[in-house]
This record gives sequence, C-alpha cells and structure tokens, in this order.
Amino acid sequence: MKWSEISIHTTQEAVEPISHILHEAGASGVVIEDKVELLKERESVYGEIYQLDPNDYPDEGVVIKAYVPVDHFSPENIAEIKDAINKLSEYQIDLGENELQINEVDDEDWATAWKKYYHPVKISDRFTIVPTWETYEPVHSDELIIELDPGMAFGTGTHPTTVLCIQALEKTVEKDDVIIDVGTGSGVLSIAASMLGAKEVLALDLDPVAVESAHMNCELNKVANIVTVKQNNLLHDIEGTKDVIVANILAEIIVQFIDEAYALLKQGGKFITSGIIDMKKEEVKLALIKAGFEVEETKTLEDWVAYIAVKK
Ligand SMILES: C[S@@+](CC[C@H](N)C(=O)[O-])C[C@H]1O[C@@H](n2cnc3c(N)ncnc32)[C@H](O)[C@@H]1O
Repeated sequence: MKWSEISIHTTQEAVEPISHILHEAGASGVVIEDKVELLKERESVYGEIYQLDPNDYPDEGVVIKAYVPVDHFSPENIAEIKDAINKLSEYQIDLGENELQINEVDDEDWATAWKKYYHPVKISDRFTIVPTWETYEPVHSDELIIELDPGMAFGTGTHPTTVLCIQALEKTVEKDDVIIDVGTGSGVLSIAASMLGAKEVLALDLDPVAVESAHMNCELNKVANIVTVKQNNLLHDIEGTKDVIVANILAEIIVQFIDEAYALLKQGGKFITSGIIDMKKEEVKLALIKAGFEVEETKTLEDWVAYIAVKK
C-alpha cells in the first residue's frame, strides 16, 4: 500500500499547533525531527544510552511528518492544511521556513520509519530495553534485558509512563506473584513482570495488533510460558485473585475500572497505574481512595504520574 508523507519544515513553537492541524485533517500520528533532541541533556540517573544519528535531523528548525493513505487528501484538502498553518502567524507563531512537501512512500517505509530513532535504553536499576535489530552487550551481570519489536503497537518501553511502571514493578513484584497487565501494548510490562519472578501474568489489550505484538515479544523474551496474552476490554469477565495489577492507560480509562481492579486483588495486593498526565493526577488519586485503596507511592517523570496503591 502507498502512503502520503506530508512533511512541514517549521519551528519548535509551531510543532503543537501544526501537529493539531494534521491530526484534525486525519493523520493518526506525527513524527517530529528536531535537532534539539541531539543536544538534550538526558536524565542520566540510569545512564540511558542514546545513539541518535545527526543525519536524521534538519540543520535548522523542526520537520513534522504525518502519514495518511495516498488518496486521503485532495489538492483542496492540502490547500486547507496550508491555509490553516499560514493562519497561525496571525497568532504571532513563528512558522520559520514553512515549507510543505508531499512524498509517496510504501507501507513498509513508514511503518518502520520510527525504527531509526529507537536504540538500547537503560530505563531502571535493572532493565535495559533493546530493539530486536540492535546488538547490545550487558554492562552489569544482573542487568535484565528486554528485547522488543513493538511493531505498530504502543510500547517501545521508553515512554515515561512505561518507565514509571517498570520502575514500580521492580519495587513491587515478588517471586511467584500472579499479575494482570491491562493495556499490554507490546507486552513490555508483562515481560518485565515475568523477568522479576512472577509465576503467571495475564496480558490484556483491546487492540488485536497489540495482542499479536505482545505474543511475539513474549516468545522473543522466552516468557510465553508465564504470560497469557488475551484480547479483552479492560478487566471485564476476568476472575481469580491477583497479587499485582498494572495498567498504563490514560487516566480517563483507569477511573472506569478501579473498582474491578480492587475486587480482583488480594488483601495487600498492589495496583500500579500510570498513563496519568499531571493535570489528571488528583482525579485518579481520589478515585483510588474512594475504591478503598491506600496510595503508597507517587512517582513522576516529565509530565507523567504513576501510583502504587495498596488494597487495604
Ligand atoms: C499507553 S499503552 C501502554 C502499553 C504498554 N503497557 C506500555 O506500558 O508501554 C495503552 C494500551 O492500552 C490499550 N487499551 C486501550 N483501551 C483499552 C481497553 N478498553 N481494554 C484493553 N486495552 C486497552 C491500548 O490498545 C494500548 O495498547
């Protein structure tokens, strides 16, 4: 299948409004190429390993790329996008070069375009995430390595919410624990839980692409005997008593199944939640307390929050 790649060379201050215009026009995601990424001081508590290639970034400004099926936009639609972008200058937004280009690319090209930005990253005391197409030599003997190919599912393992969940799992999971991972995506949290000693992990996702990706990654990491991957809507119709439930899903969704999580956990069981943007943290905390949980720990990274709550 052919896709249209729309790329706009602009400035950093125009990234948000232009990304919004592209989303409104039907693009399901955007890729931002910004040289600042090369200069950024990374939080180095865990000595993350970044190997970004300067050739992937523009010398000046930012390039925003969006992908849509090749016949999605008529010339009129493109003109409307250009108009909407030009109008931003009325709000004193500097558009820089403001150059829009359209290229035709193959399915394969854009589905894998993000791979060049994804390299081994040490994300916690014990875990390093290594993309399947990279080679990596462990630095420490007790390092746990998760090999991952997220494909089109969420979960390269490096998003702040995933990092917070893995760090929380590292503190929480005990040998032979029985765990549920709600919204497993690439399966990264289920794999981490297995490597930390869980006896059984149930990995759930509504999206069949995620289910397939999680299956594949569990095989790859040799934890398929511990993790059962299943297509499921949140915790609907799930039974049994669990030691830990982890869910990295948006706050709006978490609040919908807090009571079900509470019911499934044993006394003293832990509910790890992330995907919570800072402005939603109080709403989730109140809902946890209302359900009977005690919030044991609040973790933050960038604008994201994770809670470790215990069933009292
Ligand atoms: C933010 S991603 C988290 C992926 C992975 N667990 C991680 O931490 O990187 C959220 C996942 O939740 C899944 N999801 C969204 N709504 C869901 C629902 N109602 N039931 C099950 N999964 C859902 C999405 O398909 C997506 O894979």
